[in-house]
Amino acid sequence: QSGSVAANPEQYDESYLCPVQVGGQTLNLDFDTGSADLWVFSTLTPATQSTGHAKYNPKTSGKAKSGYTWNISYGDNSGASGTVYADKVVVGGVTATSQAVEAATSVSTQFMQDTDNDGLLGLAFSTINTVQPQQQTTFFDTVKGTLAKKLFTVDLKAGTAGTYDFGYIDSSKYAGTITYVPVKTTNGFWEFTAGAATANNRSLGSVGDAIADTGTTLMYLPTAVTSAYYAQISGATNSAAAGGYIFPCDADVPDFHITIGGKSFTVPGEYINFTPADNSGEQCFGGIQPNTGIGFTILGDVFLKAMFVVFDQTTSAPRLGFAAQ
Ligand SMILES: O=C(NNC1=NCCC1)c1ccc(Br)cc1
Repeated sequence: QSGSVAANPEQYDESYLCPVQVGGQTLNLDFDTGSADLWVFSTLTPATQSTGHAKYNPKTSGKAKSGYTWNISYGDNSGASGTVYADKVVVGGVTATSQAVEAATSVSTQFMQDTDNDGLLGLAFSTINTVQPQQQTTFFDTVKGTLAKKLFTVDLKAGTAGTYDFGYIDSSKYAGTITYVPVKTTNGFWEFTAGAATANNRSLGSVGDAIADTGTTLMYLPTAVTSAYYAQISGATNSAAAGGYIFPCDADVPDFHITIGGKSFTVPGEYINFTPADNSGEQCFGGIQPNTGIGFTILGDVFLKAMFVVFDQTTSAPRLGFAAQ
């Protein structure tokens, strides 16, 4: 089988939500290549936390996995926890007849407040799934044996709907050729080595060990690369109060170039002029921020919305394919 689902941007492209049928009920889920749990708001989530969200009712067709629990926390310190059911999950026509559906019995305030978000669908490696006592497979791992090709592609867009495709590569979605790089799976992420970064034809340094993470909004780069980038924007400062680099919203924000697999890819400066940092709209928050304390470079949505990316498990050595959109 193969299929395609729309990825609809939230305000400021903060995250992208995709309609998914869970036990015959449609929920809008945040597809996340940085985690490996499929969890949903449910009839088991306290009403004080789930107002405004679509909820999965396991009573309809779910089979309880007795004694199974899950508990996840994300890089932005959001999190959720709950119990586990097996149910039918359909994404863009691709059907998992019995998928582990993790029903939330508690969610953090970030999830409670984002009422467009009804849960997450993890697309990292199943080795980091949090279900106990028996780890469960991601939707992709559950269906991958039934896909025409064991891969999915990500085509996020700035300010408009993109797509996640499963089982095939649509060559109309990218320009030029796809450059493939090997993936290191030991941390459970789609992790690879990126190369030199430049802006205004000036070297910013090397990016190094990076993960492709659709669940993270911004780009978190090595501190040296980040400070060298913002040194080229007059008025840019690293503001503790704002929580990162900000600059005048009318500044000239340079394009960011990064080499992957020997090819150079460009993130337009306008994607890096991310959001107003205050109500006056005078200062804007940067789409590139330092990866202090993370240990990896995270190439999140700001980067991914300039790219077409193939998450490829067609061979025993997973790989990532990058192309310009
Ligand atoms: O949590 C991570 N990605 N997904 C999501 N973020 C927020 C909601 C979902 C994440 C993954 C790897 C690293 Br390293 C840092 C952060």
